[in-house]
Amino acid sequence: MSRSDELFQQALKSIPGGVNSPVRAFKSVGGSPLFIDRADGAYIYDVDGKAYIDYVGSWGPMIMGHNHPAIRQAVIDAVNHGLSFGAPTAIETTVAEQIHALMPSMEKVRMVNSGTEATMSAIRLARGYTGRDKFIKFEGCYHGHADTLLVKAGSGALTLGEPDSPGVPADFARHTLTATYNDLDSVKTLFEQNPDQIAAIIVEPVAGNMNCILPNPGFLPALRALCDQYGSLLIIDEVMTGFRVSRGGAQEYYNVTPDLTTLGKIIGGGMPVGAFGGRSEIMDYLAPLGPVYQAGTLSGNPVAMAAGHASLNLISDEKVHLHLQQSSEQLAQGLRERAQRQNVNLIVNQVGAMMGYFFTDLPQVTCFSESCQSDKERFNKFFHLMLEQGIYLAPSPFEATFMSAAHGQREINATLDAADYAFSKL
Ligand SMILES: Cc1ncc(COP(=O)(O)O)c(C=O)c1O
Ligand SMILES: NCC(=O)CCC(=O)O
Repeated sequence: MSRSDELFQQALKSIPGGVNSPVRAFKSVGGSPLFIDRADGAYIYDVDGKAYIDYVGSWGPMIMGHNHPAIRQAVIDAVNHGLSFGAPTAIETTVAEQIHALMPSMEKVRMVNSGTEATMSAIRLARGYTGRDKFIKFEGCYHGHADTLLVKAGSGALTLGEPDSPGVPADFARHTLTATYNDLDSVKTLFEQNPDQIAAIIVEPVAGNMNCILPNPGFLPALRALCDQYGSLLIIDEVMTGFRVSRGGAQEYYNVTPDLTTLGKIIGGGMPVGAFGGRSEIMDYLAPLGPVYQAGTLSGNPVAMAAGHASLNLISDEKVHLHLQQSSEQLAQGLRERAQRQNVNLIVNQVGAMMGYFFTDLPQVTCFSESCQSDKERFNKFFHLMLEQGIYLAPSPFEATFMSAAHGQREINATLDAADYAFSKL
């Protein structure tokens, strides 16, 4: 029995499922999860001392690679000043300004502690501001685990076969309307059926929780136009895509301006941080200025802000994104070529430092139902063949794959060599 197995058996006795977030549990790929001892750059090291090239990156935040010296030092410096004050600090404004500079649509920003809090609060604000209750989300998109958003959700909910969770009263869920990703008609129909009732559309601008699905050209601008036509707000959920798809997020890459944006992951540099922001006029509807209540004991925590500030400083450098883009393209193309050589039907979707691979005979994957048609048995076999060779991929066919700035030629070559072998064994 490995040390990871031992620790997992022990954890199962005191933690539900042995994990503090379901996606970590290896439930869909089988086997038991690796317990991690430490991580550095492109590598994570398990408690049995084995090194892995990591494409999970703590589910997104570690875009600069693990344990980056500048982020680590910023945290240490902040800790030396005290852990939390529950009163304003200068760095909260600094980070808000930094976010605004990178994403100009975020005129004002409120800090929270997770992506879930960010989307939950953005929905409440959109409802309060418009005076409407309903909103539209897309099937297979995941926006965290707030009640009204756990409807036809992606990520772990989908992996475990529970996209509509028990515990969410039907009365709450009935205000959540679901449309099909990349299908504008499905969105138009909902607007026509619910005139003057829809507060907002919330969308993952690149869907990363039903594997990785890119928006069709014109899809996001058309959502913008529909929101304008019907007096609804457009909320772009950039928790995953923010500063990953490009320096200014997916909204910059696809040239679409939301009313509100939600962030998480990278803006915390590995610490628990989320944020939401947008047009001042809407954001000023929040307490203490406006009537919509939203709060948090640890929101804008100085240690977390220091990590986020350092993370955003690093990712602001255009050269970092150029490198990320090149290495991601190289990995995506390399996977396509090697799969083809081994007669494995594979689709790789990639944009910026985000990608996803599907074992499928379809010509393209553009929505939830197409993602569900991919071969899960093949995925699981591939996952374990890669893991055995020291490549740590997301343990579910419904998760995205993340590149970091610490992944260099050596890591990409090693990954492609491992994939070549894995494809030959499928
Ligand atoms: C697009 C998106 N929105 C929201 C969330 C929720 O963030 P968190 O897990 O930090 O609550 C996630 C991931 O978890 C996500 O990928
Ligand atoms: N794509 C999945 C996530 O980003 C969330 C991770 C988690 O819930 O632990």
